[in-house]
Amino acid sequence: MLQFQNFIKSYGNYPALKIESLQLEGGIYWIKGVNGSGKSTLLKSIAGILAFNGDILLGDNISIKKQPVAYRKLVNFAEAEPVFPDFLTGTEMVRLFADAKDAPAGQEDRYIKSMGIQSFVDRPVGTYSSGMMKKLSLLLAFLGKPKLILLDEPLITIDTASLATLNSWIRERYEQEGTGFLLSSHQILENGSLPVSGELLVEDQTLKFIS
Ligand SMILES: Nc1ncnc2c1ncn2[C@@H]1O[C@H](COP(=O)(O)OP(=O)(O)OP(=O)(O)O)[C@@H](O)[C@H]1O
Repeated sequence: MLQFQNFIKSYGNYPALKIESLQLEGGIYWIKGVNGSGKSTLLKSIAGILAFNGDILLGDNISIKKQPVAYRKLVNFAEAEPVFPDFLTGTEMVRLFADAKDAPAGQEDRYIKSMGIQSFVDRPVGTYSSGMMKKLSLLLAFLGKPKLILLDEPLITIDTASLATLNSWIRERYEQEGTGFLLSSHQILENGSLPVSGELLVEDQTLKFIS
């Protein structure tokens, strides 16, 4: 699903993350690591938001460096603390993302209903609480037909019912379409809530398999 080749991300002179060679098979993975270890750096690099040295390949060897547009259609990302332009409504954000990601018509409807987003989706996002913003950003990450969905701290700020809904979205996309997931979290995952393929640890400025 995902391959790193001589990956190095530095901030100025600080080498934040280095992954010489690593291959991840399709599946659902949890990314662990203490504060400041480099989880967000890793996810933002894979999402194509941060520049880095080396290469990342997805699916059938689609390179972020050589095929940047094709690559970005295949990866969706929800930030830990999403920020969107205050004046846009949730509906406008959905249209923007659905267009950019070539989403099938009406794909968002089911997600909007199941997460209870319909009650606020027509309001400007500047009026949203942090949980409402998080729900919108999670929905946006499910639009289109990505091969990989990256969710940075998906569990923070959403309520228990929404967490169960998010788990059902992840399970469905994985089981029905083979979509891969990388999820970062400081929380302990409830046993059996997701068919997790493995856990990865960001430590000592690199990424390791732990199970
Ligand atoms: N824009 C930046 N400029 C300089 N250093 C940065 C920048 N962003 C992150 N860092 C540094 O890179 C390291 C990794 O940060 P990152 O945000 O990826 O960690 P994290 O594991 O996601 O942390 P947390 O669990 O606290 O969210 C930290 O040492 C941080 O100080």
